[in-house]
Parts: sequence; structure tokens; C-alpha cells
Amino acid sequence: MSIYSEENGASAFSHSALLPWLATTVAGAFLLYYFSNIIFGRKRLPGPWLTIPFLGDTIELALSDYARMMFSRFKRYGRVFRMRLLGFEAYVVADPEVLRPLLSDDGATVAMPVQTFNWLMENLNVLRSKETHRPWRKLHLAAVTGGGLKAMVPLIRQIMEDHVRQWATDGRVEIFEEARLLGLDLAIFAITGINLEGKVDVTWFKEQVSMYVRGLYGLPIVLPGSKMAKALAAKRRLLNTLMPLMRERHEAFHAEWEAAGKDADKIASKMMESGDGVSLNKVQMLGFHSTGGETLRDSALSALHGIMAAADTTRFALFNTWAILAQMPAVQDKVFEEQKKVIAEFGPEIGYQAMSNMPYLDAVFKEALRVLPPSSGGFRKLTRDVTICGVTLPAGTIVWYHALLLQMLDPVLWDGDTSYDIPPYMDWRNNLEDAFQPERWLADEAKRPRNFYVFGSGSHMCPGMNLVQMEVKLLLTLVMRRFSLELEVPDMLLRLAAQFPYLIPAKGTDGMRLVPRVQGLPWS
Ligand code: HEM
Repeated sequence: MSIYSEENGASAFSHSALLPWLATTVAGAFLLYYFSNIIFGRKRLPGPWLTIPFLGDTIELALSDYARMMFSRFKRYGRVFRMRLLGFEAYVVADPEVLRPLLSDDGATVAMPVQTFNWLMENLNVLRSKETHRPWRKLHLAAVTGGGLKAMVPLIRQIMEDHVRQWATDGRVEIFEEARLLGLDLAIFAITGINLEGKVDVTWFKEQVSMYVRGLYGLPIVLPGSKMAKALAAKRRLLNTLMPLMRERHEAFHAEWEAAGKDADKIASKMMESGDGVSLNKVQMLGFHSTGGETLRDSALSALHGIMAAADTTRFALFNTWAILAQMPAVQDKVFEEQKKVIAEFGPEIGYQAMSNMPYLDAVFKEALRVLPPSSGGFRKLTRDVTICGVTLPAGTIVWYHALLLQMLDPVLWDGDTSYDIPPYMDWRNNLEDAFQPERWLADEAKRPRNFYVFGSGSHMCPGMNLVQMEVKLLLTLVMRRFSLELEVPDMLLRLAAQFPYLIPAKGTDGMRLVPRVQGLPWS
């Protein structure tokens, strides 16, 4: 087809012919690049050769039984294989020995190939250099473990009691939606520590946060009306709201930062020694300051980081635990019996000390997250070539340590049998009672599950782990001292709307009845 036309005797340029020509050339170049990359680029590395452009394995992940799909990939390709998702490519690596150094920043750095996450969070630099990461992490841990965690308990309990009282009045809970709302409240009020009351419309603020967090699960495309466009607009509104609210604390921290000569180590030691406790938001501000983010906007964004880290992760940890527990009356009775013992030893007050002495409830939490991990693990970028089971991944490759697959291949639980579609200790779909056994975590050390990657491992292991565990236990304690739990739709977990990246129940199936115990136990 000619892109020129003869008009009035002259050779004139035809725009209508140019456009299809350009579109065909661009599409042809893209397809050429795509297929040559598949054929010549990484063809010797394991994984499906052909996947749908851009979407890759996303559709299969969204529509299939997630655990079964990952196990079948492992059976086909072994402990390392390629996955393509929404415009990025990563290699799942399911070998703990190979992962150990990589997860300790030896041969790899933290990477985030998920574009929606990068747009919403902007700055993850603090995680990438040992110099900035070390003092920041030390402080982070101080804020949410030991004394720091203990100091958070009263506020967290207050937030939870408000929710539980409402559910008790209703006699039921929609666990998916209520876990979301509770996760939101905990993230906004307990994590950021910013007082919104009387300053902003709190309901509006929560709606904006929900919209912001939802962007994470959208397509990485900013079209009008898309989840991502809405999330970015919500982010702008949240930053504009937070900046005046945080001005005072930002300026105070900034002055402290300058006085310490912009030395993150020095300021971290000073904060640890002050005895005033370490606030999580101050930790986030330190993270931003130590990587050049010294403006008021950076400090407001650091508060959004705290919210993003805590809101939906806590929600899914809670939903998954509830979903299993509500189907297991015998386990609920054991939790109740443990509560009687706790009250006999520590009194009825649900405080930090009592919470730290509930081994059975600890085991319930861990077992629920082993069977239904509310996280996909994390990503690293290789800084050197790494050979895994005979496959060499070159420097620059994105590696995905996949919590669910690693937990399926637990050396204590898995006997090496690959004839299963899914190993029995993970098969919550067909045999929950065999899969979910909290006693696994109370066995002798050698017999306990060894692969537990829900919170990561090594240098970047989630510092919020103890906090989340305490939150879930606190909530279960409040509810289960008074009620036993029953799903209104007993096979809710078999009717899921989605399993990846998180479990999502089909609409209208997440109701849970709260059945009063004949002799309930007190809260205080
Ligand atoms: C069920 C809830 C949660 C899950 C499943 C979870 C999961 C994870 C995972 C897997 C990582 C490691 C990522 C990697 O290796 O690249 C991580 C890191 C992190 N998490 Fe969590 N998280 C949860 C809750 C929280 C909470 C409540 C907070 C805030 C207090 C938090 C703050 C962080 C931070 C700051 C990091 C980065 C740590 C570092 O790089 O040193 N997380 N989380």
C-alpha cells in the first residue's frame, strides 16, 4: 500500500494511509522482538515458551486452582522456572539453600517488578543499600517487637473492641469485608499514629485509602476510570490531606536529622536510647530522609508506606485464619480451653503478657498461614550469575521466592512424591482436617514445618510479623472467649471468586455466625 496519493496533479501525503502502515510496522516489530526473545533469548531456561503477550501467566493464575497450578509447574520444570505476569518476567526459585544468600543481600538486591506497586509507593531505595537499610531496620524492629509492641497493645485492643462489639450485636460477621475494614483501621490509626479526629472527615479518608490500596491489584495502565487512575488520584488527595497534618512532626524530625549531621546510624542510636519508644511513622521518615526524601511530601508518602504495608496484608491474614477456623469446631474448642488456662494463670485481662502465653493459638495462626499464605513471598534482582539445579540464571534476572510453593515443598512434610496433584498437607480444598493441624507447630523441633516464607526470610524478613501475629491472636481471643464460629456458607472456600494474589470469596458467601458460648469467658 502506498502512503502517498496523487491529488490535483501533485504527490500528496495521505494521513489516512500512514496510520495503518505505522500501526502494522509497530505491531510487527513488537511481535518480532517478542518471538525472537522467546526463541533466542531465554529458550534454554525452564518455563513455558509461549505465553499471552503482556498478560503472560496472569490469566491462568487468576482462573485456576493456584496451589495445583504451582505444584504442576514444579513437577514439569523443577525448582526453577519462568513466570510472566502483567508485563514482567520472573524466575520462581524454590530451593531454600540457593535462596539463603540471595535473601541476605548476597548476590541479589531487593527488586519490585510489579509496576502498580512502584507507582503507588514511588521510593523503595532504603531497602536497596545496606548502609541505609541496617539502621532503618533496627529501628523498625524496635518499634514493633518487645517493648514497642507492648506499647501498641492498648490502642489495637481498643480498635478491635469497637469492631467486635458491633459484630456481637449483629450476631454475625461478613468476614471478608470486616477483615478489610479492621485492617484499614489498624493501619491508619495504629501504624501511622496520626490523629485525624476533628481534622478530616475520617470516613472520606478511609475511602481514599481503600481506593489507593485497591490500585495495587489493577492493571498497570493509567486509563481514565481505571483502578490505577483512581488509585493515583486518591494518592494525590491523601498526600494533600496528610501534608498539613504532618507538618509539625516532619519539621521536628527534619531538625533532629540535620542536628545529627544526616547520619542515619547516629539518629537511630539516639532514638533507641531515648526511652521514649520508637514510633513507626518516625521510622518511615528516617527511611525516606536517609535516601534523599527530605520534603514534607516525602514524609506524608512515608505514612502511606506504613498503611500500604499493613492494611491488606493484615486483612488477608485475618480472613484466611478465620475462614479455616470457622470450619474446625474441635480446634475452636482447644482454643477455648487454652483461654481458660490463660485466665487461671494471668487473670482475665487480655494484655501483652497473656497474649505472649498462648502457644496453641500461636500454632493456629502459623498453621493457617502455612496452608493459606496471605503473601506471595518477594522478588530479588541477581547481581551475579546463579546456578540452580543445573540452570544458570544470569545477573539481572528477577528471582521470585514463592511462599506457597516453598511451603508445599517443605522437607519435613513432603516425602518427594510427585504423583499428587497437590500434597495432602496443603489440600485444604479436599481434606481440610488432614491439611490443617496446628499440632505440627507444637511437635519437637525436628518435626516442625521448616519452610515458612509468608513473612519472607533473611535480611528483609517482615518486621511486622510479630505485630500481625499479635493482632490476629488478640482479635481471636476477644471473639472466641464468648462465641463459637460457624460459616453461613460452609463451603465458602470451595466457591472462591479468586485465589491469586489473595483469596477472594464469591459475593455474599462470607457470612460467619457468632454463636454465644454457654459459659463465655470475660475480657477483663
Ligand atoms: C500478614 C501480614 C503481612 C505479611 C504477609 C507481610 C509479608 C512481608 C514479606 C513477605 C516481606 C518480605 C519482602 C521481601 O523479602 O522482599 C515483608 C517485608 C516488610 N514488611 Fe511485611 N507483611 C505483613 C505485615 C506487615 C506490617 C503490619 C508491617 C508494618 C508494621 C509490615 C512492614 C514490612 C516492612 C517495612 C518490610 C520490609 C522489611 C525490610 O526490607 O527489611 N509488614 N512483609
